[in-house]
Amino acid sequence: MTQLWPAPTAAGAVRATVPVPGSKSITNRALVLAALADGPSTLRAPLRSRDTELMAGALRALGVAVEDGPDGSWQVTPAPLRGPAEVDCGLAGTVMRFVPPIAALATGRITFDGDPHARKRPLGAVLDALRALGADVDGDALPFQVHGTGKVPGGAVTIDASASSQFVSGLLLSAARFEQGVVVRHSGEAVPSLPHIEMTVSMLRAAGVEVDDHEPDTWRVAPGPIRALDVDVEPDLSNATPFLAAAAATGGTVTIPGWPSSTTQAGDAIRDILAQMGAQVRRTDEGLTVTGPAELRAVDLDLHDVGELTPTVAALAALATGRSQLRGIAHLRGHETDRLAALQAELTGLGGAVEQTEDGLVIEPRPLHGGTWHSYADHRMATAGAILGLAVPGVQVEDIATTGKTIPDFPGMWAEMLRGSEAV
Ligand SMILES: O=C(O)C1=C[C@@H](OP(=O)(O)O)[C@@H](O)[C@H](O)C1
Ligand SMILES: C=C(OP(=O)(O)O)C(=O)O
Repeated sequence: MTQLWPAPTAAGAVRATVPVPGSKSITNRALVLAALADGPSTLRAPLRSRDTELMAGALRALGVAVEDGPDGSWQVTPAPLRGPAEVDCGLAGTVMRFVPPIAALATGRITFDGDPHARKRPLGAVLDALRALGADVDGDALPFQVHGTGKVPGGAVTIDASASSQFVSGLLLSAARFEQGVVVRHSGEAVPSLPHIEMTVSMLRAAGVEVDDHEPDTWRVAPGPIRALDVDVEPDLSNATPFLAAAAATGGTVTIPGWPSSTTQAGDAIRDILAQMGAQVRRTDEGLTVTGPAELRAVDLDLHDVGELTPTVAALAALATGRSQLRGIAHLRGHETDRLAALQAELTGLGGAVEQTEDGLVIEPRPLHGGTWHSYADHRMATAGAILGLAVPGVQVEDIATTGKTIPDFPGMWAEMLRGSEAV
C-alpha cells in the first residue's frame, strides 16, 4: 500500500523563519554551463535533490567531474564528452531537455530513459531541432538515443515551443559549442514560462556567451567559449511558496531568508500573487516576510509565465472566499503529471468545486473535509496537499517522498516550520 503522510493541521497562526535550499533551475543550468566551460567551476549552495543529482549523474556519465567541494558546494571540471553512456532523466524536465544537446557534442552512443510518466512528457521538438542542426538522434520521446560525433554543425532552426520553454533553454545552453552557434525561432502558440528563458539568457551572458534576444520569439547564440562559473545559487523561490502559503492560509507570518532583491526566478511572482490574495508582503534585508490576512481573497490570474506556482495558488484559492480563475496554463497538462486534471480530482475529492477550462481552472470555495490527497509522483501536488492540510483536518498526502524531486527534506522542513506554532 502507498504510504500516507498525515498532513499536520495548524492549530493557530504559523510563525516561522524557513531557510529554503537552492534553486533547481539555476543549479541545473549552472551544471550544464560548467560542464561545457573552458575551466573548472564552483557552484556554492547548489540544490541537492533528485532533479539536480540526476543532472550531475548525467554529466558524470558523459565524463565530466562533478565533485563535492567545501560547505556543500559542487566543483565541476569539464572533460572531453564521451559515450557510451546511459542517462536517467527521472521525471526531470531540465534533464530530458537540457542534456540531449550536450550528448550530441559527445562521441559515442548515449541512451536516455526516465520514470514511466517522463515517457509521456513532450520532447519531440528538441529532438527534431537537434536533427535539423545536424545531430544524429533516434526517437521522439523517452527512451531515445543520441549518436554523438563530437560536433554539432548548428545553424538556424524553427520549433514550436508552446508546450515548454525548456525546449528553447535546452538548445541555447549548449549552442555556443555548436560550430555555427544557433538561431532558434519559435512558431506556434505563445511560449510559456518566458522568465525561465530569460534566466537561461542571463546565465549564458554571465558566462561570456553572446546572445541576441531583441527580436520576439527568436534567440541567437554566437559560437564561442563558455567561461568557467563561480556562482552562489539563490534560494529556490518556487519551492519557498508552500511555506509562504502556510502564512497566508493561517493568518500567520513566515520569513524566507535570502530572498534576492533582483532575480530571474519566476517564483518571485508569488509576492504579487499573495498581495492580491490579501496578504501583507515585505521584502527587507532579512528576506521576504508574508503575513496572512484574516480571509484570503479570490483571484483571477494569468499564470502563463509562472505555471509552476499553480499547485500552491490553487490550494490557496480553494481556501479563499470567492470564485478564483487561473488562466494561461494549458501547458501544465505536460508537466510532472496533468496538473489541471490532478488538481481538479484532488480538490474535488476533499469536497471542493473545481472546473477545468481550456487553459486553466475555476475554483469555487466550499467547506472542505479530510481524505487522501494523491500526488501523481508530482512534488508540487504533494506540497499543495500539505498546504490544504494546515486548514483542513484529516488530509493524508500519498507519497510525500516525491517532494524529494526538488526539496531534500520537505516533511522535516514542514515540521520545523510548525514547531514554534501550535500544530495538531
Ligand atoms: O527551465 C526551467 O528550469 C523550468 C521551466 C519551466 O518549464 P515549462 O516551460 O515546461 O513550464 C518550469 O515550469 C519548470 O519548473 C522549470
Ligand atoms: C514543471 C516542473 O518541473 P520540470 O523541471 O521537471 O519541468 C516543476 O518543477 O514544476
